Amino acid sequence: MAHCCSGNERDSLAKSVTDARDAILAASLPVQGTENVHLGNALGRVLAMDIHAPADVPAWSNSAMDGYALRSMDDDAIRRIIGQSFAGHPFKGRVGADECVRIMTGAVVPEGADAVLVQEEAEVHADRKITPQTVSKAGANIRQPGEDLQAGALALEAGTWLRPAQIGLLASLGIAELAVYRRLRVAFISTGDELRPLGGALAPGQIYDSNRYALHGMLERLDCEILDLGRIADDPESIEAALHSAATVADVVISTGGVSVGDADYIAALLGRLGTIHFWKINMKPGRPLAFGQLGNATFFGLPGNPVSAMVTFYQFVRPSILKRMGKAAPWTPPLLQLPLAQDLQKKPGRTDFQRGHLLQTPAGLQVAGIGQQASHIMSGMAHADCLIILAAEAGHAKAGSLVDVQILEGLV
Ligand SMILES: Nc1nc2c(c(=O)[nH]1)N[C@H]1C(S)=C(S)[C@@H](COP(=O)(O)OP(=O)(O)OC[C@H]3O[C@@H](n4cnc5c(N)ncnc54)[C@H](O)[C@@H]3O)O[C@H]1N2
Ligand code: MOO
Repeated sequence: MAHCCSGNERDSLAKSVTDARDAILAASLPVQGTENVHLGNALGRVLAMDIHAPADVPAWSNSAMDGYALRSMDDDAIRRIIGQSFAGHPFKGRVGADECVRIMTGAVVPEGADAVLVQEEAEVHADRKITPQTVSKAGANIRQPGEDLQAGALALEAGTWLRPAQIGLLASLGIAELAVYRRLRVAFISTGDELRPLGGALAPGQIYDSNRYALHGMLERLDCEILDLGRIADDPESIEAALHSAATVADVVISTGGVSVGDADYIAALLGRLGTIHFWKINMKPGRPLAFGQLGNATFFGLPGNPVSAMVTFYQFVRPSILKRMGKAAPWTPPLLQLPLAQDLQKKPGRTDFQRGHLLQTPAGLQVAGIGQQASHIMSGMAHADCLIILAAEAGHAKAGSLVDVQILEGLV
């Protein structure tokens, strides 16, 4: 059956990007198993419990600056220095009238004091006295107990993906062990007679199995337990055996290649026979052929073989599905920015386009431009891109200056 119409990008059998993502997310159920891990090993995991602050943070009122702890009611009177309070070494006495305590940032504010005068505003005399150059208000330069979190307050909710800031917050609460969802087991295979391992020479028609490394990298970023089941030849029996063993060990099975309509493309037919095929075409470019379905207990994604298509479809569909299955709370898709185009972009109406782009810092503000060639085998474009420019299915060429949707590929965390 002809599935696409030459000269026309539309394909009546293809799902829209939004419908496909909605269907994939609806079928992606969070894992149930949890385990206890030490905080030092929790980066990238998803919290399986609410975390409440066991005590006020900060626990004591402490100084935000290096200076002198004093009573605000004594205005600009000369103060006698009666002691010192260093971080970890509090002053034990009490600050009285016309007295002060030398204090360092983070040190406990001594009893009796209600303000800290920064040292730049103090004239220091040889007889251990200071003259304030300003009058301090009550509370000045003091960090109050519970200002960050009060004892019992919800610090992080179950479903939080633990990145460095969350790890830092949990450490500030003194939490050493915590319950996280178990890691998702993701198996993948590359299919294709032309694929060769790295290192050896290539015979005519052969290529290196680059998808395997890109896929491995994308899965590693999601902290999955990765099961690399190798390169499988374009032979239905070998692919069937590989899919079968993958589905018995993994929560998610991913293949690349062999998903289109060629005579050596077996994935969609095999999925239909071995499991359930939900759909296998999406109205997008790159990445039209993408088989999604169920293989035993595993969710199955048959990604297209073209390397850019495999990465773009992973980011649009597999990553959101994995994040949801890992137990992460919504959102599962990155935010969309609207940015002005720096140059015209070519596009045929019919499919949602995910063009590789780069961000430009201009005097007029942030703009975005396409990266050269946009064909789905041009990996250098993907490697130089820092964002995807998303153009709606029905849209044609996009003019410089028009606003376009942009997904940033790299994040700080
Ligand atoms: N008659 C039609 N032909 C094609 C259609 C179509 O609708 N009708 N769709 C095209 C589109 S769009 C794509 S995308 C590809 C997807 O094809 P497959 O998923 O079946 O992938 P293959 O044919 O196996 O390979 C495509 C391409 O990618 C290279 N490849 C495959 N695996 C790897 C790997 N692991 N590492 C690096 N490169 C890989 C392969 O050598 C091919 O060049 O189908 C179009 N055809
Ligand atoms: O969708 Mo294919 O990925 O255009 O080459």
